[in-house]
This record gives sequence, structure tokens and C-alpha cells, in this order.
Amino acid sequence: MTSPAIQVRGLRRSYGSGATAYEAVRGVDLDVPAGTLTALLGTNGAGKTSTMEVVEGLCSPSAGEVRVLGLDPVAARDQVRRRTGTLLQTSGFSGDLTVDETLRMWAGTLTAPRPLAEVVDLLRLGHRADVAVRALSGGERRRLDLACALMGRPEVLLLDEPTTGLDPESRRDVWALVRSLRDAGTTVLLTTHYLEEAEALADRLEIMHAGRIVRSGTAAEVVAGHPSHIRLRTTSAPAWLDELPAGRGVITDGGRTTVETDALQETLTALLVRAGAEGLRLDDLEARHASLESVFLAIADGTHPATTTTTTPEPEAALR
Ligand SMILES: Nc1ncnc2c1ncn2[C@@H]1O[C@H](COP(=O)(O)OP(=O)(O)OP(=O)(O)O)[C@@H](O)[C@H]1O
Repeated sequence: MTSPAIQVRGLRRSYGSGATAYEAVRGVDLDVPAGTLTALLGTNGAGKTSTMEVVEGLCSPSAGEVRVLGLDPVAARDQVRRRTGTLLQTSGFSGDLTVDETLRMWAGTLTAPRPLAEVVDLLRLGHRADVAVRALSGGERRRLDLACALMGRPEVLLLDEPTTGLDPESRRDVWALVRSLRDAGTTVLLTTHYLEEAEALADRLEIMHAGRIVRSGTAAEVVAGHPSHIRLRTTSAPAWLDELPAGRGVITDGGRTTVETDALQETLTALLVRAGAEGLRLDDLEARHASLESVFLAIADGTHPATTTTTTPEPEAALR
């Protein structure tokens, strides 16, 4: 079996030292197999960028190990950089240069850049070629950043929030582009705040919370086992709600009652029949299957079981 293109073991990263030290990454293990796309999701401040920066080779971990294409991205930075395309959360291109000048300058730093016309076409930047970077819209600037990340035909693409600031049409264009690169064999690790982006693109999701990966797997695996919800407004929740088939529990909060269930249709059917028999009015009835969004929200508000584990997992076997 070939090694994953990206491997992270027991990664820790702290900022500051002494009493004010803050550990932003607290023991992350991550494998991205070659030719697949992994999306790193998480709440604000979860540690996604802090993790990405170590994988990008921009800084060393406080503890743990990272390998990109089998190499240490800090110690072997020159070799790794040649084979990797990186999109930072914010780019540092000069606002005075035009799009064309920026792309030419960037191409000059690469050993085998794609033809400029190809990159301009891929990111639909042709009509802005002579415009200064400072005059670009946020979305156009993001497309320029992406153009540079792709220019060296990288084997590994590291994209920190690639579609932030893009309108829906541009976002879908970028999705199609990233998908085609992955289909052609590029390994992609990206961070995103858009759950639909992660679902649309990723072979595998890694959800971070408070410096740890708390859920991993395909979108279906991440959602599996999470309860569906039936919500209703009642002045007082009847006791029989607790006895509905496949029900997991009833939560009452400020006049809203939520029934958690493992089998939405069965529970909902039984609830409607019983409510009819009891003459109970069901105002604002709402039924929702478990979704990536409901899992994510449960992680964000700390009610997901994975977020209540406070122990730090032992790192898996160290990398060879
Ligand atoms: N240079 C720094 N010095 C001190 N703390 C930092 C520094 N950079 C990040 N942090 C802290 O580390 C934590 C993780 O930040 P990080 O940017 O990695 O999170 P993130 O998951 O990428 O967040 P977001 O989704 O908001 O971009 C945050 O609490 C942040 O305030």
C-alpha cells in the first residue's frame, strides 16, 4: 500500500510561552491518501489554519510529525514546495502589479509553470489581465491567488478557504476546477466554512473543534448515528412523547419541544397518530433528518458526544 500523500501524527502547535501560552492544535492525526480530497472543517478558532500552516511548511510543530509526499515540509521545504501548491487565507501580492504582471512574476519562481494563457483561462481572469491587483474585487483576487497555487501543476494542493468571498457562480466554477484536478490525481487538503462545499467536494471530512479532530469520515459516516429531530411548540410537552418508537429523548426548552429519533418516519408517524387521538394541536411542527449541518452545530455548541471527551488521544504510531 502506498503512503498517504499527507500524513500528520500527534500534531501540536502552541502560540506564546509561559503563563500566556495557548495550545491551538492539541494532538491531530490526519491521513490524506494520494489523489483524494479531504476537507478540514471546524468552528472559528478550531485550529484549521494553525494545522494547515504546519502542513504547508510555514512553521514547525510544537510536537508531532508531518509528512507531505513522504518529506518533512519544514526540513525539506525546497523539495516539497516544488511539488505543492498553496493558497493561504490571505495572499501578499503587491496591489501595484497588474494581474498579468503578478502571474508572470509568480511563473518566474517555478521550474515548470503552466502556460499563462491556460491559467488565466482556468480562473476566468482574461478580462482583468491589465487591472492592478488593488482594483480587483475580493472574488477576483481569490481567483488570482488560486491561479498562482495551480500554476506549478502541483501534486498536492493546500487550500485555506479557497472560495471565501466568491459569488455562487464563481464558487461552483472553483468546485468544478478543484474536482477536475483531484480526478486527474492531485491530492487536495482544503479548509472551508461552507458545509455544502465540503459535501460537494470531499472524499473525506475532518471536523476540528478546540484544537482536536472530533469527527472524521465520509459525509455519510460523519452523519451516521446522529439523531434526526422533530420540533414542535407546546405549552406543556405530553409525557407520551418519551415513549414514541425509535425516540432517543425529549428536550424541552422555552416552549419548544424537540424529540430526537433514530428513525424519523416511524417516530413522526406515531407522533401524528397519537396527537390526532389526543386532540393535541401541533403548531410549528418541523421534522429534519440528521445532516452535516446538524452534526456541525452540535459540535459547535458542545452537545455532540465527541466534544464532551476532554482527554487528548494518544498519537497513532509515529511516522517512519
Ligand atoms: N499568531 C497567533 N498568536 C496567538 N494565538 C493565535 C495566533 N494565531 C492563531 N491563534 C489562535 O489559535 C486558535 C486557532 O486559530 P486558527 O486560525 O488556527 O483557527 P481556524 O480554525 O483557522 O479559525 P477560523 O475558522 O476562524 O479561520 C485561535 O484561538 C486563534 O486566536
